[in-house]
Amino acid sequence: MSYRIGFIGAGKMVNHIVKGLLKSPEMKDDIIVTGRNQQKLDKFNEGKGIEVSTDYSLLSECDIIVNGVSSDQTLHVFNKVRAYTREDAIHISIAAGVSIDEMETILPQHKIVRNMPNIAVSVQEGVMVMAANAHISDEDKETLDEIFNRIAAVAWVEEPLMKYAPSLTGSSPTYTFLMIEAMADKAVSAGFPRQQAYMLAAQAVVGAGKLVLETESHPAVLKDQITTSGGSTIQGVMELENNGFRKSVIQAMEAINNANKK
Ligand SMILES: NC(=O)C1=CN([C@@H]2O[C@H](COP(=O)(O)OP(=O)(O)OC[C@H]3O[C@@H](n4cnc5c(N)ncnc54)[C@H](OP(=O)(O)O)[C@@H]3O)[C@@H](O)[C@H]2O)C=CC1
Ligand SMILES: O=C(O)[C@@H]1CCC=N1
Repeated sequence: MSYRIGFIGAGKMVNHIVKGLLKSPEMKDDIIVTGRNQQKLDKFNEGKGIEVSTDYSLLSECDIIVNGVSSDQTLHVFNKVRAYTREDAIHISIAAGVSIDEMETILPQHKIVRNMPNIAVSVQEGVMVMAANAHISDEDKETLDEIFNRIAAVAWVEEPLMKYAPSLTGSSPTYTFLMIEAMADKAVSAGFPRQQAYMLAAQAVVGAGKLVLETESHPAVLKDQITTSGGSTIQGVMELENNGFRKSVIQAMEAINNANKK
């Protein structure tokens, strides 16, 4: 079964979600992206060939409506588009820090989902944490799983956990990008060509993640597979511990959690 999906906002995160969904070619006719600026919509649509429009009334044709506008504008935009959305449409908001309670003040009888994705959805390797309001049925969840499993590993949680989701999902690729960049810089200083260094560092990260997922081993067990007794790796691990590597990641997540009020 196909569902018409309408996006509000043609920003960076919506771009990643739409790119990921378009890897399933049959979805092309099911997607419409609405926004306030036709020029930006046209730019967004380069290489995609989907329907884009500044006419929010087209959202009335949509079964699923994804809000992708800036968090501080989300409630304002909900107010603006409310008149154009169907009573039975599923509203999904990816806005960090905007609670279901707040959205329900504008859409009290509607189906509402909070979703915290990350940008890896564009390469179909994303993660999405979702929380639903009371109007969302098990069948609705199955529908959303079916759509979003194309681009992400999906986990449903209770709403109070959504405040802590960005540090684990939406924001988290940044930690890895910083690490990949640092690894590549060090390799370049040793003489590796720049692109080769990025490729090797990135694949090392992909492989490590895949090992955790596929073996379901504790990360420490996998670490122990690499740290040969008296070898060089454990010297690096000691240095990471001396420099508070894990503490630093935990504190970064704490800072992100604190910045997201809800
Ligand atoms: N970037 C990421 O990795 C992630 C982002 N998010 C969430 O996604 C949302 C967007 O973030 P991001 O894509 O990074 O930001 P962008 O700045 O790239 O996109 C914001 C979008 O919101 C639109 N917008 C802002 N105000 C209004 C308004 N009043 N009416 C209509 N459209 C409006 C902008 O339109 P215009 O261009 O015309 O100004 C733009 O398309 C945020 O709520 C964020 O929390 C969630 C997970 C990850
Ligand atoms: O930086 C932000 O607030 C958004 C939410 C998660 C990723 N980007």
